Amino acid sequence: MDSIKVVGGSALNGVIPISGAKNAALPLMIASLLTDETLTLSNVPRLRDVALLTQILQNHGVDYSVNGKRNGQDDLEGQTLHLTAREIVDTTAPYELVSKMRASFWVVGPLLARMREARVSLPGGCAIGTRPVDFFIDGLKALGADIEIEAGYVVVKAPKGLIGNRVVFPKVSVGATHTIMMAATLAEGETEIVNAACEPEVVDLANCLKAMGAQIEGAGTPTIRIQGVKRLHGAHHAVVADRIETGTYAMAVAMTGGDVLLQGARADLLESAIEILRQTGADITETPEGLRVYRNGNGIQPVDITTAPFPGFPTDLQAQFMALMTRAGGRSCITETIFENRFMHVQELARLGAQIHIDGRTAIVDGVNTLRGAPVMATDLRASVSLVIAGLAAEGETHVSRVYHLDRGFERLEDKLTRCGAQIERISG
Ligand SMILES: CC(=O)N[C@H]1[C@@H](OP(=O)(O)OP(=O)(O)OC[C@H]2O[C@@H](n3ccc(=O)[nH]c3=O)[C@H](O)[C@@H]2O)O[C@H](CO)[C@@H](O)[C@@H]1O
Ligand SMILES: C=C(OP(=O)(O)O)C(=O)O
Repeated sequence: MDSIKVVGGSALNGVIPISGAKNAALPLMIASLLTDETLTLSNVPRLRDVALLTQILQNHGVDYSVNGKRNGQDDLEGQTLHLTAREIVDTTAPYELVSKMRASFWVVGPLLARMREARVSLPGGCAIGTRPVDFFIDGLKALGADIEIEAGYVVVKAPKGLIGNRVVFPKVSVGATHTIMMAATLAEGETEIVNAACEPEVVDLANCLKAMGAQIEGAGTPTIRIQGVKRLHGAHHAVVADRIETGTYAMAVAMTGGDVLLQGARADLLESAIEILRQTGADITETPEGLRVYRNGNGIQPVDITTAPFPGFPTDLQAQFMALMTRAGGRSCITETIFENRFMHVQELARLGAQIHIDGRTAIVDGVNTLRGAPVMATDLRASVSLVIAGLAAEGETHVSRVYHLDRGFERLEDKLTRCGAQIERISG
């Protein structure tokens, strides 16, 4: 298992290219199941989750090719995938594959809509909470599907096809919104999704589906209306910039000090986190090339945050923000409202000398002057990068083990940070 060694103390200066968003690329790839024509996706990040989803799609019969790297192309430029589901050869998504990545469960929507049946294993993914799938089941039932749970599989059938309906989610769910929106594109009549997720990745998926011939209104608002069509066709779509990667590097600069251009980053996808970072003392400006993040010798101000669905502060940046607050000049309170078990980084940050205690859904962080390097273990995707951020500001060496979590969602993290002066290296083994 690979680990990452970080020697703290260097400020970050330079340019970091921002990749396409993992959380947009995954549902976009799944959308290829909705048509027998080719869906071409550019700006796709090279990540373990993308590779795994490719395997899952191939198992359903999706032909897949990827454009090679061209002369003069930067190693960090995204790849272009061509996905063609001319014929769906298997409507089962097996446990061995789906258990490794939660988003792969979302194939249930397109498979059901196109093939009128699917058998999909209950999902896995980051162990950050119980993560049930009741909203998916109730939503697909509302569209007329029969659903049974058999031996760990969700078995869905709609022999006469799906029929549009009103789907009201009790709570905002990104994955359930993606899934019902995809399923409804091929249903008969109109579907209205109420209390839909407004995340930029939902808007990106809707834009791609529209380019494929779907009729969708309201993506990015809590009410989405989809008028079903008989068939969808091929399209070309570029994956939106990764707002979580953007926020992560912005927090790294806020932590170490320095001056970095996050190339291709979009401020409009991340306003709440940018506002909070400014309150901590970081200087963030929009430029035509992306976002410039700057912090000189000023200290880090403590700021309280509460995670919330978009446009609130993203739960996927909570761990990274906590790392930043460990060095703040005072106390901050970090409240997690989306997932009940998303504080696993706390005990690892404590190994570096952080002072944090948990009170229910709130972590109370008392900033310290010095963090000291230590061996730490990555417990999930965003927790792992929070340890890297802390390591960048710690005295001495930090070894982060189990970085396979990190590889799920951060494209060439060591390269990007090394280019800006960080002392960080991957140790294979
Ligand atoms: C691949 C991807 O895009 N993952 C993101 C997606 O995950 P994901 O789509 O899995 O997260 P959801 O938005 O569905 O989860 C939000 C909340 O709803 C609950 N819930 C969800 C579905 C359901 O059927 N029943 C239920 O109770 C969840 O347990 C959680 O408490 O959105 C999360 C919230 O922004 C992010 O942290 C993840 O990075
Ligand atoms: C929690 C995440 O991913 P997943 O939903 O795939 O577990 C994430 O991207 O932070």
